[in-house]
Amino acid sequence: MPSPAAEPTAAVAELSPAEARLAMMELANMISVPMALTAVIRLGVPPAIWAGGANAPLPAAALLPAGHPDPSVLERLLRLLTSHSVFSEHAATDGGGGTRRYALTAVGRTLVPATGASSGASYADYVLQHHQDELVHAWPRLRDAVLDPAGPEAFARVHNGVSAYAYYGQEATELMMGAMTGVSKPFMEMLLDGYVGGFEGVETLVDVGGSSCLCLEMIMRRVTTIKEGVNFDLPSVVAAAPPIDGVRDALELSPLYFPRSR
Ligand SMILES: C[S@@+](CC[C@H](N)C(=O)[O-])C[C@H]1O[C@@H](n2cnc3c(N)ncnc32)[C@H](O)[C@@H]1O
Repeated sequence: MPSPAAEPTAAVAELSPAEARLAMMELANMISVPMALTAVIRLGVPPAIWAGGANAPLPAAALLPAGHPDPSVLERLLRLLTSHSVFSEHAATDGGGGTRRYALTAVGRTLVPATGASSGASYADYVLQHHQDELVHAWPRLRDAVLDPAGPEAFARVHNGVSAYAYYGQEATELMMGAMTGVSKPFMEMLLDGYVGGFEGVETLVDVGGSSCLCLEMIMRRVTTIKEGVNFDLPSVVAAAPPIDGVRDALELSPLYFPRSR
């Protein structure tokens, strides 16, 4: 009799062999989605469609430089991402010869800066951060990291021993900060709406891995009883953090210390 420990910890979907093969094909091809996403961001597609809020469906040809010889490759990326709800596809109704046009969905709109009450940076930098060439080159070395767990992390194996965070902190700081701002700003807005009382009685707040210190700034602006904040991050990241309203230049005292100026 099987012991209770042999039970799976979560429900396992019952699939037919054909469904299982299809599921595995989808897993094997998954890389095409973030790579297509990265390509359309690098091509400037989301802001070109958004056009300040117009979001009018555009054909692939209109999203490429004038005179581009063949929009069919971009069209394939747009169709792939349409199947993942990033774009909506629209059939031409104005004699466009069957040309498909593409607009941003709610998911796609996260790739352009948000406006209105909940303003924020876009998620475009987050996508680019995760799929920058230097990081992509490291993924094939995962197997080596598994077989040699005491050795360097996968990233360091292809970058002369430099760790991923050391690289981000020194070579890709701006991208990393943009990526984190895009994610953290709306998240912190929601967190502060529900948790602001949780900071009651706090006088000094340490932001471990604070990056640009955006979260710390948002908390200190909302919770005015906090007297000082500390950005505990890598020295190169702290040095590159932008000046924060109402906060004295941290580097005057110590690279890691940010006193409130009032
Ligand atoms: C995921 S990011 C955090 C982003 C930030 N909290 C925000 O919401 O914008 C992780 C941060 O940890 C920092 N970090 C990595 N290793 C560190 C270390 N050894 N000591 C201090 N900070 C480190 C990185 O430089 C990076 O800024």
